[in-house]
Amino acid sequence: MSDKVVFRQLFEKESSTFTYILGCKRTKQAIIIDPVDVTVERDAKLLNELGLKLAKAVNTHVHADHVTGTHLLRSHFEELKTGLGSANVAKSDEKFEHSHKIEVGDISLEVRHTPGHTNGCVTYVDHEGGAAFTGDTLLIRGCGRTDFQEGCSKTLYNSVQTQIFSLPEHFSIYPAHDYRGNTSSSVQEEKQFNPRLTKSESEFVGIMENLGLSYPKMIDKALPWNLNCGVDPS
Ligand SMILES: N[C@@H](CCC(=O)N[C@@H](CSS)C(=O)NCC(=O)O)C(=O)O
Ligand SMILES: [Fe+2]
Repeated sequence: MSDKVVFRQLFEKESSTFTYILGCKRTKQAIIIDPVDVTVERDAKLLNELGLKLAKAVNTHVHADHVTGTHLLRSHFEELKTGLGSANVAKSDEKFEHSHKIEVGDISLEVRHTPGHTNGCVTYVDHEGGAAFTGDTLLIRGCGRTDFQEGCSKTLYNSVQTQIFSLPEHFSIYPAHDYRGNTSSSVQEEKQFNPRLTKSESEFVGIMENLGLSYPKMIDKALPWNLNCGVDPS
């Protein structure tokens, strides 16, 4: 990570979700990626302790397993703007096109559309810090499932190969979840060891058709709330 940036990786244990904070040391403005509703108080307290003011709260996609904390964070940081990839129909202050640069102080994140897990998935790339926040598109030694939310395994395969594996090999990979105790990886490691994405496209499609995962416990609440920026739609 660049020495201009304060970086924190946080974990929410019920959904095994990682939330990331990137703060600009010069302007004290910050961006949060994939906050969870139940850990908003923790995140706001940490931001305040670090002397950071949240300018943007963004998601990598419309999550199916937890309610986003983007809306709740507004009560702590009134001026913050929420953000999401432009292929999503969900409510959001900002919708990012492919190649858009999110600028917060000295932090710059390139938005790369990486559909496949959902149609609206994006990866946020910090070129200066050498890091990619891949959401559920690429997990450590795994990847997001493709059996709901307009998921498509061929599309995911293409997104990873063209938008993530094309990054420099030393770039760190920071996913939205890990279920096995890992915290980060690198482009080089995943190109070499990912048991799904090292396969041919047709083998990959076969693997994804046979994952046999049950639906996330919170899907029936999470989807409608997250389509409404984390607010109860009823
Ligand atoms: N058991 C969890 C849900 C686990 C799950 O389905 N994870 C998703 C990411 S959240 S949409 C996934 O893509 N997993 C891929 C994999 O290979 O594990 C719950 O009930 O919440
Ligand atoms: Fe997901």
